[in-house]
Amino acid sequence: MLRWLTAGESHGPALVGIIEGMPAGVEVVSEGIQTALARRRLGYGRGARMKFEQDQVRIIGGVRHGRTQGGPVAIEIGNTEWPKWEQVMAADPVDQAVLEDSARNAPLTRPRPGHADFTGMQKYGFDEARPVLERASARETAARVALGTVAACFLEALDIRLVSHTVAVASVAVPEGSPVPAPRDVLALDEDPLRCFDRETSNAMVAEVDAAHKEGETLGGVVEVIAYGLPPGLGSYVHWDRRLDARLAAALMGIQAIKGVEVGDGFETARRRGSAAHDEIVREETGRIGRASNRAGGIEGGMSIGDVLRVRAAMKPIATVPRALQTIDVSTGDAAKAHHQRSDVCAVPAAGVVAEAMVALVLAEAVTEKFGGDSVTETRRNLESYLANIPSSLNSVLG
Ligand SMILES: Cc1cc2nc3c(=O)[nH]c(=O)nc-3n(C[C@H](O)[C@H](O)[C@H](O)COP(=O)(O)O)c2cc1C
Ligand SMILES: C=C(O[C@@H]1CC(C(=O)O)=C[C@@H](OP(=O)(O)O)[C@H]1O)C(=O)O
Repeated sequence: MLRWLTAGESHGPALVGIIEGMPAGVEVVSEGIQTALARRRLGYGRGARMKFEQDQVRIIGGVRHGRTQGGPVAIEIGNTEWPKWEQVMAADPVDQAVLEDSARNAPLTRPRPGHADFTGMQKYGFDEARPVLERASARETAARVALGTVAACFLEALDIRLVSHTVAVASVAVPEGSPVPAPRDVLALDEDPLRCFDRETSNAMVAEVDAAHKEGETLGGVVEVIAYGLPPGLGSYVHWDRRLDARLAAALMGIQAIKGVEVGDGFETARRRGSAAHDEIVREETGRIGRASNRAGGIEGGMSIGDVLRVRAAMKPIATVPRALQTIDVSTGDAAKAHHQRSDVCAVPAAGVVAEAMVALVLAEAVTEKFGGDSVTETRRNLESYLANIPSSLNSVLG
C-alpha cells in the first residue's frame, strides 16, 4: 500500500511530505526533487512571489546514498522567506504587542470570492482569513510535487514515463488533433513560457496573459498529463473505488482550483456516436493486438489498457483578482472589495506540473497494488512475469 501526506502553511518555515510504502532501491536524489520544484515555479503569468521565494529541499528520511530504503520517505521544503514571517506564523505564542505592530499580521476581513477564505472562517471559527489561506494556498503543491517526483522515479524504473503540457489558457487552446508531447519533449516544454507544445498557440497564450494582466484580470485553463509505458490492468472494474479513472479524477480534483477532469476525449466523446467514440481493437503489423485510435485516453472499464494514458484538468481563474470582486468586510458587515495584495495572473503551467505529480502518485499506488514488491527489482520482476504470462491470444504488449 502506498500512502502519503503533506503538512505546512504557505508562509510557514517549511512544507513536509511523507510517502510510505515506496519499495527499496528507487533512485532518488535531492537535486532531482529540486529540479522538479523549479519546474513548478515556471510559467508566464505567475506573480512576484515565484521570483523572490526559493524552495530548499532536504530529504530527512527513507533515502540513503541516492536510493530508497523501503521506509517512509520524508521530504522537507524550506521556505527562504520564513524570516519575514517568523512572528506572524510562529507555532508558539507570540507577544501580542509584537503582532499588533506587524503590518503582515493585519486581519484579512474581506474574504475573496472563489477562494477558501469565507467558508473556511465559518467552518473553523476564525474571524479573519489568514489561518484559512495559509493552508488553502497552492503553496502546498510544492510538497506534492516533491512526493510525486519520488513516485515518478519509481515509475521510471519500470519504464513508465509522464509528460504534462498546457492545452488551453482561457479560450486560447491548441488546435484539435495537434501532436501530443513525448517524454523526449519535456525540456522543450519547460522552455516554453506556457509549457505549451504548439508554438503559435503559446504566442497567443502569452498575449492573452498580457491582456488579462493589463486589465486587472486573472485566467484559468486546461492541462493534460500523458503517461507512456503503462501495462494493461492497473485499477479494476470490480468496485467503484478501485477504478483507475475514478482515482485519477479524485487526485486531479484535489488540486486547488481544478474544477473539471476529462479522461481521454472526455466531454467530446459524449457528443459522438458510438461508432466514432471508441477505439477499435486491431492486429498491428508487429502482431501485437492494439487500438486504431486513442479516444478513451488509455482507460477502459476502470483499467489501464496498455495504451498511452491521457487525462486533462480544467483550472478556474485565480481567485485573487486585481480588479477586486465584491465581498463583505466581516469586521464591519459593510460591502467592500475583496483583499488583494498580489497574485498570479495565470498559474496553469504550474498546475500542469502539479497534475503530473498527482498522476504519478496514483499510478505508483496502482502499480504497487498490482505488482507489490519490497524492492523495485522485485516489482519489476513481478510486472515482467505478469506480462510474460498474458496468453498470446490476448497479447497487447509490445516486444
Ligand atoms: C499552482 C497554483 C497557483 C495558484 N496561485 C494562486 C494565487 O496566486 N492566488 C489565488 O488567489 N489563487 C491561486 N491559486 C488557486 C487557489 O489556490 C484556489 O483558487 C483556492 O484554493 C480555491 O480553489 P478551490 O475552490 O478549488 O479550492 C493557485 C492554484 C494553483 C494550483
Ligand atoms: C506560493 C505559491 O503559490 C501561491 C498560491 C496562492 C494561492 O492562493 O493558492 C497564492 C499566492 O501566494 P500569495 O497570496 O502569498 O502571493 C501564490 O504565490 C507557490 O505555488 O509556491
